[in-house]
Amino acid sequence: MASRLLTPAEAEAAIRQHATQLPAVRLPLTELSGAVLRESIISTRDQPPFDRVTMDGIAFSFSAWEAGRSSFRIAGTQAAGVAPLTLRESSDCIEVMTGAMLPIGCDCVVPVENIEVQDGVAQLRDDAPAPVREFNVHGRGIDSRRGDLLLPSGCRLGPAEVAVVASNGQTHALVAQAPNIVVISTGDELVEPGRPLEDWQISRSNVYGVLASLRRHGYSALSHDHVPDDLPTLRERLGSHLENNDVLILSGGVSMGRFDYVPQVLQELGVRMMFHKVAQRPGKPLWFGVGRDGQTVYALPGNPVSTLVCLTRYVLPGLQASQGATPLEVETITLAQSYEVKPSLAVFLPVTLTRTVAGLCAMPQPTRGSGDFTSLIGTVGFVELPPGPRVVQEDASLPFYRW
Ligand SMILES: Nc1nc2c(c(=O)[nH]1)N[C@H]1C(S)=C(S)[C@@H](COP(=O)(O)OP(=O)(O)OC[C@H]3O[C@@H](n4cnc5c(N)ncnc54)[C@H](O)[C@@H]3O)O[C@H]1N2
Ligand code: MOO
Ligand SMILES: [Mg+2]
Repeated sequence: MASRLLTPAEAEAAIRQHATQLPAVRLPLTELSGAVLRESIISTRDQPPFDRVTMDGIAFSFSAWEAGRSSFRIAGTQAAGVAPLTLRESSDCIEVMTGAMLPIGCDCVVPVENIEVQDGVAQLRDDAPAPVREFNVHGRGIDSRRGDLLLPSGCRLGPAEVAVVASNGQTHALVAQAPNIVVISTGDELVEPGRPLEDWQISRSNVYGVLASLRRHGYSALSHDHVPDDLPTLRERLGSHLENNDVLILSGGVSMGRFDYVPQVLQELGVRMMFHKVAQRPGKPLWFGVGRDGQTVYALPGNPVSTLVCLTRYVLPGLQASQGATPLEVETITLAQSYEVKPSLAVFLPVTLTRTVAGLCAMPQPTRGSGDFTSLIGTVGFVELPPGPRVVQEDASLPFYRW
């Protein structure tokens, strides 16, 4: 009996559930970009750790100004990176630099633009804004306190997060190990780009598109291979790739053709199938499984649009799940014009971005089928349309996946 196909959401959930967790490793600050944190980062200090001067100028006691004083003798210079001076007289001020610790006894900073200095005395300009207490001071601990959770486990480390780890005084952080990924094309019609082609052959393009996406998303432990549609060769080569990699991404050989051997060979090699086929166009024959030693295996349909769509919709989230990343909110976008969905399958529709009165919207760029990858040129990704038949109206808000 034919069972109901999974929806894209169900397929994604199955991948997230079964994608094997990669081990954690301690990496230095310079290698953290794009990694997924596998420990919580707890603040070791208040942030800022001291009352930090935010303008180059003079610091003085606000109560002296409040009592009517507008000129101050400059009693010293407080640079950044040195212990604080102490203001001895309320009629004095201390010249201060941005990033310096606020001198003891001062609670107010006026920038140099708002003073005039003559004979060692700083006079506040008449046209300057009136100072207030804590003026131009970034107070100790107002951003975060010692003991606060700065970054939770599962957080992706972008530039701001890496800077936060460094500011916490850490040289390393515990993150998910980068997966070793092999991208494998299958098919007797495929020839390495640059080699001579017979009329019935085509260049092996999918692998290079997949590698470009993986690099764009921060994966660098990558290799690739090509295997012909031959059972013994497939068994031998896929067996060896399973031994040497955490993740296998295959393209082609997963549909109904006589030479579509990939699902059969993977199962012979002990890769447990989690699902085969998803109610979607393109990419219906998508196959996903988990190897004996936890290798995650994504066998993508070979048609080039299907390969890139399935990579983006399923493999990228699966890789993030393997790293232990907290799932991201899916972006949504409004369609710039209505679109008719004919099949009773979810449809992934490539789009460009266009500005309309409603803001930035997605302009449909339908392909002439899943073999037509030249129509993808210039697209930014695709939207996911619900199964038809139906007309999706132009103001519909839709899940949006970027390449
Ligand atoms: N009788 C049926 N036939 C097909 C069905 C079906 O349900 N019943 N599904 C169709 C769908 S949908 C897709 S998608 C494809 C999937 O095919 P495979 O995953 O088996 O891939 P291949 O047969 O090996 O190749 C399909 C197509 O893609 C080209 N290709 C493959 N690899 C590459 C590559 N690395 N670079 C460039 N192009 C590649 C290949 O030459 C074929 O033209 O099956 C449909 N058939
Ligand atoms: O669904 Mo297939 O991916 O159209 O060619
Ligand atoms: Mg096929």
